[in-house]
Amino acid sequence: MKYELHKTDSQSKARAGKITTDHGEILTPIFMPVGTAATVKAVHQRELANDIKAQIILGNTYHLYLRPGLDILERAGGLHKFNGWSGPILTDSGGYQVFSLKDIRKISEEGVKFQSHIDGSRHLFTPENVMDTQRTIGADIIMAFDECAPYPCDYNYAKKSMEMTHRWLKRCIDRFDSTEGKYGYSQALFPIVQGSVYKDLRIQSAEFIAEQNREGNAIGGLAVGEPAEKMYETIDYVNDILPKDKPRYLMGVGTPENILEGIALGIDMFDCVMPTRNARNGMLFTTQGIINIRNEKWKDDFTAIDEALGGYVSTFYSKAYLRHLVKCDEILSAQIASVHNLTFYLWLVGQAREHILAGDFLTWKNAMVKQVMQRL
Ligand SMILES: CNc1nc2cc3c(=O)[nH]c(N)nc3c(CC[C@H]3O[C@@H](OC)[C@H](OC)[C@@H]3OC)c2[nH]1
Repeated sequence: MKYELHKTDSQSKARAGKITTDHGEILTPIFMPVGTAATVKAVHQRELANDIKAQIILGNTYHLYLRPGLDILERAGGLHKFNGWSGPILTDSGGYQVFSLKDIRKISEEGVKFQSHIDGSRHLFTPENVMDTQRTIGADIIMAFDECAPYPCDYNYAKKSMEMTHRWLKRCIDRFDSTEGKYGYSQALFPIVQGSVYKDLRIQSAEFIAEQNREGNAIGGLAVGEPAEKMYETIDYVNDILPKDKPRYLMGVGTPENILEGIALGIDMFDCVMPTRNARNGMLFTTQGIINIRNEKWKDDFTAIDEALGGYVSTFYSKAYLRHLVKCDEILSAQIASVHNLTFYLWLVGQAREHILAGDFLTWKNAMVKQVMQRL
């Protein structure tokens, strides 16, 4: 995997670049649709490619390990063959999911013991076996096994957790670098900066992560309930330490506003369940602002969902029709709204890239945040 920096904005830390993987290229800044259980919920692969114009999608180690399981994935020839997505894939290590299973997991130096949320069966994730698991899933970019410290947590907890995450990272690197990919293409391991919201810990973690000299770096431990200002402040000084010639991935973020502010602070890669999860309950992001389609006001609005966005679902179906489908809880409503919201998210980061290259990113960003976050 390699990264080319195309342009850095003159008035902010925003950058435009290109990541090249064995499954294709990714123009940054980029948003990565979340595909937890080998599917971006309610979306076909060809819609991802042709309508949403996704460039890279996510899979999740915790979920895929439990179902369909590694045996099936290996016999299929890896996740790309199993779900038919031939572009780049990134998988999370499963750390976050296991830690969010509060009462059915136990953390130790060795790793994390947990019970499956599906059938209660007992499992152990370690830095080593999570690397082997992600080798088997076959994502182009895989994440280190880390602890995403809860928010809030006291300084001592954050320090101990960060130090364990750093020890786990060394174990991940040792294991990953002593094994090969299983399907004939290369994979990259991204380390993850932790340290909660404590500046000295975050700086220590960013320095340790940068030292590992991997092909890309992630910032974790954010979008866990902390105030947005705290998130922005943390990203700002961490990005002064993470190397400029490697892509920076902010995990789990975010709203359109969070993403544009993150881009201005030097983030290149984003993921969030918001566009797909909110779509399923009728919350639409559009070029004109946010629409709660369940609201009575849309029941006789026969204009297209978002004419300005373009694309099939956003121009072919009306607001009134989509509201009807959502009220009836029709399966098609999830499909239309998910494709629409993801198309919007990819459009937004694509526009950001264009304005970084054109040199007017900051002016555009300030106006666009107001426009797309207004409630219609
Ligand atoms: C929402 N806020 C948020 N903060 C996060 C912080 C971390 C973190 O510090 N470490 C790790 N390992 N993962 C994190 C994650 C999960 C992202 C994954 O969560 C899954 O979406 C739910 C998706 O899996 C397909 C995605 O894969 C990269 C976070 N999510």
